[in-house]
Amino acid sequence: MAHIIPEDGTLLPLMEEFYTIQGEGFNTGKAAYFIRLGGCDVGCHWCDVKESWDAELHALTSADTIVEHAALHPAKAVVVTGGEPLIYNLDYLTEKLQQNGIKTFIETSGAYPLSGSWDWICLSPKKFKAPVKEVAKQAHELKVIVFNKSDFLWAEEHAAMVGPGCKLYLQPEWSKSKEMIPQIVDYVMNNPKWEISLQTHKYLNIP
Ligand SMILES: C[S@@+](CC[C@H](N)C(=O)[O-])C[C@H]1O[C@@H](n2cnc3c(N)ncnc32)[C@H](O)[C@@H]1O
Ligand SMILES: Nc1nc2[nH]cc(C(=O)O)c2c(=O)[nH]1
Ligand code: SF4
Ligand SMILES: [Mg+2]
Repeated sequence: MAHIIPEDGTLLPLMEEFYTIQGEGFNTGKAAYFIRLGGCDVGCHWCDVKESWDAELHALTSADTIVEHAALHPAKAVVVTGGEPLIYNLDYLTEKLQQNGIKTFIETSGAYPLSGSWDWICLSPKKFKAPVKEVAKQAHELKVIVFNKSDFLWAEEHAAMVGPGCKLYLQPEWSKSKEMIPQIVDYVMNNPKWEISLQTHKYLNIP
């Protein structure tokens, strides 16, 4: 039987939850509780969590339970990721997290309209399903994955869509790191509004 997911956001398809160190982007190095929601139809061929794509494989879990689990950990920060978390209405989850004194961070492709109340929005736009303009305007951080040369132009097109204070990152696609890192280094030296983001958790062998 297919999941029937209530629109009020009280039940969400939870793939996994884990306490770790944010490995990427502006908040790299900071402890956070990760909530990974199942379901994504963006279809990045290099996605490093393809097991997340089919929401049906991930049990519907009460948002209250997720908040209880998050509150048990010393770092009062949650990263909501996926899958594509903005497929779901995240208003209820984020309101409860913030009521419990927990900061709310999201990792999103921006392919769906924004819901939820966020302390930090990391937008990682994808060619396979472009982001909605509203998410770009609200983003605190733009993190573009560089798989080939054409991604530098894609990065600049999205840098033009974000707000003035938004941090700009180029992150090598993991399997193409060896080839793309020298080009990213060169690009950032020539275009210093950009910074490099690496998937440091993969080097640290942590989740
Ligand atoms: C798995 S995605 C989930 C959240 C959301 N669907 C998104 O793409 O932003 C989490 C982050 O990992 C990045 N990512 C996924 N696969 C990657 C890979 N092979 N190399 C580098 N970054 C990757 C995404 O761009 C995103 O910033
Ligand atoms: N440590 C760690 N940091 C991360 N930052 C973003 C991640 C994600 O998959 O969304 C991620 C992840 O999977 N692990
Ligand atoms: S949008 Fe995110 S979760 Fe979906 S396929 Fe792309 S990287 Fe994977
Ligand atoms: Mg990851």
